Amino acid sequence: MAPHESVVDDVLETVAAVAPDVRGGLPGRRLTEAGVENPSGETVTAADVHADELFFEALGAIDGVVEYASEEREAVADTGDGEPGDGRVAVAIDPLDGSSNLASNNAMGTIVGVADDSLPAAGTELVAAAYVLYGPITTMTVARRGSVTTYVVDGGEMTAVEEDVQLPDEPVVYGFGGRVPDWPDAFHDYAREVETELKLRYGGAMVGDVNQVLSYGGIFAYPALESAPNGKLRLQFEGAPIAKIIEAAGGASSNGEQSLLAVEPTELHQRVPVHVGNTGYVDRLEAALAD
Ligand SMILES: O=P(O)(O)OC[C@H]1O[C@](O)(COP(=O)(O)O)[C@@H](O)[C@@H]1O
Ligand SMILES: [Mg+2]
Ligand SMILES: [Mg+2]
Repeated sequence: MAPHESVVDDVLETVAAVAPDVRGGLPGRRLTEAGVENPSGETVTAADVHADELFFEALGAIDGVVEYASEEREAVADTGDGEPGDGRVAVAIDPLDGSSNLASNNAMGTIVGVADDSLPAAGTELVAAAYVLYGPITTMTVARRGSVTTYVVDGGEMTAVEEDVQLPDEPVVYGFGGRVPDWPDAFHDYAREVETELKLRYGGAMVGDVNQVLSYGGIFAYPALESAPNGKLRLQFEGAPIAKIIEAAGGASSNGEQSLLAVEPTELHQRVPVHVGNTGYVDRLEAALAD
């Protein structure tokens, strides 16, 4: 067994154990913390801060977790002795993904990447990735050792309900972020084709939208925009861990040119265009953008 496996077990079990407290902390934290912005320049809700504090305290206390970075924190926090590697890991987390959905009571999630290299780390350095979906049921989808397992999280305990999860061969849904007038022409034309083939499912939280793609097959994208050439989503906290999961489930990911796992990390909060889903749709996306 690779030296990091028992630490990965501890990280995943801890994320599951904290999930009920994140969910329990949502009611009443629907206010936006006045004047608080995250390193990406986005307004932070009290729920974002609460989730980040819960995960930092719980994950930072794990023996073997030596770095913690989150979407809500400027810099990587050292949480143990030594560098990642040789059984020690770094955790990159989006504590509450889709937090703008709190006001409208729609699905949200938590996204976690576990690397055995210092952060920011390339997606190829991820030894595990997971997302928690706070939906009607709290579920946790985990990629490790090349396969994907979905768990129900009840009372903080993980119960496996589906193993070796694979994207369905017949895609059904698509969801594209950003505003249509802000899409570059090549993406706009691609989207016009896709919308004649698949059903629109866009809920405003990446975890919920990606889980629809994993469940039904299709494609999710938050593409490069005219106003934001690197898109909106962050490589460390959203793009790479989600790509790890979708690729382990037999799908593909792309920043428009290459797998998100191959994108060179340049800084902790770097944004990246994100496209994930069935390989055929990702291949067509890359061909459309290459023209
Ligand atoms: O509101 P938009 O522009 O559709 O963006 C939705 C995207 O923004 C996000 O909410 C950003 O994530 P955070 O809420 O963690 O900042 C994604 O979950 C989602 O895919
Ligand atoms: Mg997010
Ligand atoms: Mg977030």
